[in-house]
Amino acid sequence: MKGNAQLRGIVKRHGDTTVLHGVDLEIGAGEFFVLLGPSGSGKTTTLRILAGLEPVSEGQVLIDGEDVTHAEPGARDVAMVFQSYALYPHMTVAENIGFPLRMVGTDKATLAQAVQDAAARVSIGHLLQRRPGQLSGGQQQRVALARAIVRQPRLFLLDEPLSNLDAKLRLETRLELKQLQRSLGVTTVYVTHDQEEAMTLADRVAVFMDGRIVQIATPREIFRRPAQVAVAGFIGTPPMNLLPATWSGDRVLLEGVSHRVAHTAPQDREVVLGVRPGEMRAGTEGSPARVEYVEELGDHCILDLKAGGQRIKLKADTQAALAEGEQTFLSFEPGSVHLFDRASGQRLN
Ligand SMILES: Nc1ncnc2c1ncn2[C@@H]1O[C@H](COP(=O)(O)OP(=O)(O)OP(=O)(O)O)[C@@H](O)[C@H]1O
Repeated sequence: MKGNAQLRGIVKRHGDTTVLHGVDLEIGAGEFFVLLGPSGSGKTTTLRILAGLEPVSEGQVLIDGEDVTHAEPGARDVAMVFQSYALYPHMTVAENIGFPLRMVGTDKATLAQAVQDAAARVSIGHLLQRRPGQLSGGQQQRVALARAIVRQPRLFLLDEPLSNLDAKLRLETRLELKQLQRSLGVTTVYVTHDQEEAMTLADRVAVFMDGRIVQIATPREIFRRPAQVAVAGFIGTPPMNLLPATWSGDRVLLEGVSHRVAHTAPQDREVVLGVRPGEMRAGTEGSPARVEYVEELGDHCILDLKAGGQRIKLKADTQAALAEGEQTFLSFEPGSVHLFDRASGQRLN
């Protein structure tokens, strides 16, 4: 199966600023691979390097074992879809989709058939004679997808392709995109800063922070065992509570109150204690806290609490909800905690 991609020691500099500090990645054939991270962390630069739109300062790019580091975009057999769909306004939808095939001199009958097939796959077969200006944003986005898949590239590269769609359409298109990728079996590299999009689409995710990859894992693993405090703070809605604490023996001291944890510290240690809002319990034991705000979200609610100097979020059933201003005590299961080194941010348990 074709479509394996490798980045080896990629460094990218713009003058004095280094924006990628040695990125290593191997993406398997047929995989849906997501580059996730905050704005400016280097995701787009990495994608453009794969596409051949951006030269590297150091390192190697390989596609199916072949060194393409210095190959032109056209010679890499990859297709890219941008956030702005970049359609040609004077061409019909059919001409837009067929453009990559026309460029390589595909005969008319083959081209017409390929355009039909690609359009049908993204449900725009009825729009072929329109021009981009006569389409909705969602339809334009589908034309861009059809244009990318029409020549069955080795790699399908997408840069925030759903970000211009409204929330409802984004959810629908997300699911269709996953189905499309499965049915085509094409290796897909997808850039987003939206963790929910990453979690639902990806086979594996690479989390970028400040021009480095800090974790590569399945969405489940990234959620369950974030490798770094920065990853923990980026994943989950709302993200994990991250609280300075002291870890000593099988206990953590949080705001003067001791809680049991499932792991024993080799020595006393200053840590960041991570507990997901869904794992926090309000009851009669634990750290005293006061409910500051209640956010109603229909089937559940988020309580915003203050425990000493700490702000803590707790996800609760609507029925069990406490009222604003009420006092309570916070606890958590010993096995539900994440422990990170205070200085380095590295996971300890
Ligand atoms: N031509 C350039 N000259 C200088 N710095 C640049 C240039 N292009 C990008 N950068 C910087 O490189 C860093 C990484 O940018 P990149 O677009 O890859 O990030 P990103 O994670 O994709 O962010 P976003 O989600 O905002 O697109 C940013 O700090 C950006 O300002």
